[in-house]
Amino acid sequence: MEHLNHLNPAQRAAVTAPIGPVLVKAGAGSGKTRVLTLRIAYLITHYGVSPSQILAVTFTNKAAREMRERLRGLLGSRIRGLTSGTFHAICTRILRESIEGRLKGYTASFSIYAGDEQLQLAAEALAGVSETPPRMIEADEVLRLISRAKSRMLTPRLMARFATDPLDRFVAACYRRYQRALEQANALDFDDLILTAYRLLSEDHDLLATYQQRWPHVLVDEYQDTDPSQHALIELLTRPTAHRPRSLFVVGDAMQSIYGFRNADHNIINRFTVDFPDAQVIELTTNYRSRQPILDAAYAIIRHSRSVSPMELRAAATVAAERSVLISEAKDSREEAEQVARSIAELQRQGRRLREMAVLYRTRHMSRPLEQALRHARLPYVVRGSVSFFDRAVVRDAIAYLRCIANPADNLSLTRIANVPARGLGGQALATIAAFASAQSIPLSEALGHAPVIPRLSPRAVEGARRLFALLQRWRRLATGTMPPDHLLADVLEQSGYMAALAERFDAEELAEARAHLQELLRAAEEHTELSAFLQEIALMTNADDDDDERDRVQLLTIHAAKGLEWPFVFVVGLEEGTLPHERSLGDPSALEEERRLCYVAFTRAAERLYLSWTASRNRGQRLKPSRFLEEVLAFGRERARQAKQ
Ligand SMILES: Nc1ncnc2c1ncn2[C@@H]1O[C@H](COP(=O)(O)OP(=O)(O)OP(=O)(O)O)[C@@H](O)[C@H]1O
Ligand SMILES: [Mg+2]
Repeated sequence: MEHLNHLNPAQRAAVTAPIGPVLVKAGAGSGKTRVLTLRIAYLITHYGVSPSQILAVTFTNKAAREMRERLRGLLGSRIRGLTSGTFHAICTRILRESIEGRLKGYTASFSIYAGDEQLQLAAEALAGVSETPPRMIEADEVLRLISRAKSRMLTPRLMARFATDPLDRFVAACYRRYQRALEQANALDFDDLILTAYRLLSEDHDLLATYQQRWPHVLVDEYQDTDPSQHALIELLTRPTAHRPRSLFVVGDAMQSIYGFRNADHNIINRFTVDFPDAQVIELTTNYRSRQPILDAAYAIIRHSRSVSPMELRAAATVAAERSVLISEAKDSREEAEQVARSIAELQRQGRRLREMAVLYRTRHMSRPLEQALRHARLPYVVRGSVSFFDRAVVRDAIAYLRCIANPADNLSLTRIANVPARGLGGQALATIAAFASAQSIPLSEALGHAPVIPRLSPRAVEGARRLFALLQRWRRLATGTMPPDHLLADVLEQSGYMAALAERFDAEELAEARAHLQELLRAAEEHTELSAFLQEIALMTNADDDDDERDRVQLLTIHAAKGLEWPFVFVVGLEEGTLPHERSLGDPSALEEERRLCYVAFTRAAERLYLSWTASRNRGQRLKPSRFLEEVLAFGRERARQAKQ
């Protein structure tokens, strides 16, 4: 394989390692993702593995697409059949193929609940439990604790049994109700996708064997951000047999573990050699992304880490590298943003493209002053991972209609669209129907058909329910027939009266925008032949996946969303105590460690130049101090200068 010539010896050793458990452990920008991609090519060309026998797990769907693009560049059509995607996407696929008949109440067209839907179920569970909470607790915290229990693979029963304090016991009771509501809706939340796939596979030996045969070779990028349930799933899928060794290739950097708040556990990567004693571990130390001063700034921060033993990184590039790290101070966040805009304009004047520049910040709302300054300077930009396409109200309405069709048990989706457009099924009427449904233990959509016999419903509500019921019946027939999803969606938008009612809800400009969004959704639907496949794919889209376009614009994004990416010019704004590190982390050593790693991720995105800035005044009034991370960079610089003199 001629591509191997472009690799350094350690990278080549990784790509060509004998089949078995392999861990590539290396700092940012050292070529981990590149090595993983070439390993796939090597499996195919050298070991003669068929692409369809390879499973590659990435952190975002976008990363999966990029990997396929690279492979297509290397191997052309010889990569046909390769499976790549996020943990969630892969588990969804396994579940679509196997959940029916194995998990009571579930069909292949189950719904995936996320965000608001989960929160609503958690709130209902919280309101519904008979136990009293040991302290004030809100639905979002309940949800967080349920999610944590799930990532540790605890069922409600196990959570209750292992509860060490009254709060855990209380949350376990909420968890039980929450889970029952999901079951009744033929729905799974994000954590369930992993957990349920794991359960089905571990309980059914033949099923497991089927997938082990399908994907004998498994590769995982960004392994430092896996949680225990994902690790367990990988272990299970790659379990060796009498005739086959474990073929598992993972790459990661414990220093870049930044999803602890989503239950990722960076110790998993450190334990790799304990879990797999025959593992080969390969370290890469040359950085091909950044100039040396940028790596020094990153090292200045991680050398103080207590969670991870830091490795110093060496830049492959030996170009003159003055002015690679610039630090500036502003009097407030507005001035800081103006400075950023000025630097960007200057780079543009020097002939650099806008898409070579990214501005990174700790929390989402920090994009506002930046957007204002960029607008003012007439510099085109895009905020990545902001209100994503699929979060727009009209798109969510349309999807809710489709979900009601695919999954008759999906009560939440039906509740969303029951009275959109208005058909007499407002809050009161719907509550009456819901009460009937739960008394009869039938889904809401079935209860609609019984409207004439439900007491206390107005004639208008009865008529509305009857019509909606008939429409849903008709669409379900069309969907199970041969009608493709895009035609079905067009029919839904017309026949439901949704399109007509849009004109009443919006002014001209909003209306044009709403129509454009629905058009876009129709286009997305065109790519599928089956409704439930389409729905599950869009449920798995994550924020980091939006906006794939290559237009020449400055990129604005959170540090979390920047993981794995690189730009020639990176601005990290808001290096203040209370901003980065975030104020919530200040009293908590392990949270502070995660902030430190986050800062490391931010710095190491830059190739040519890193701009760091801070301001004493961000939220009016309260004075801020420069971040300890900035102080550490300065201190390291002074040390180096002193050493150079001696
Ligand atoms: N041997 C090499 N020669 C030249 N360029 C390389 C080499 N290896 C990697 N690169 C380049 O270095 C950059 C960083 O590589 P890559 O993104 O694979 O690193 P990574 O370790 O995955 O980084 P991160 O930790 O940020 O995910 C990329 O632009 C890649 O093309
Ligand atoms: Mg990478």
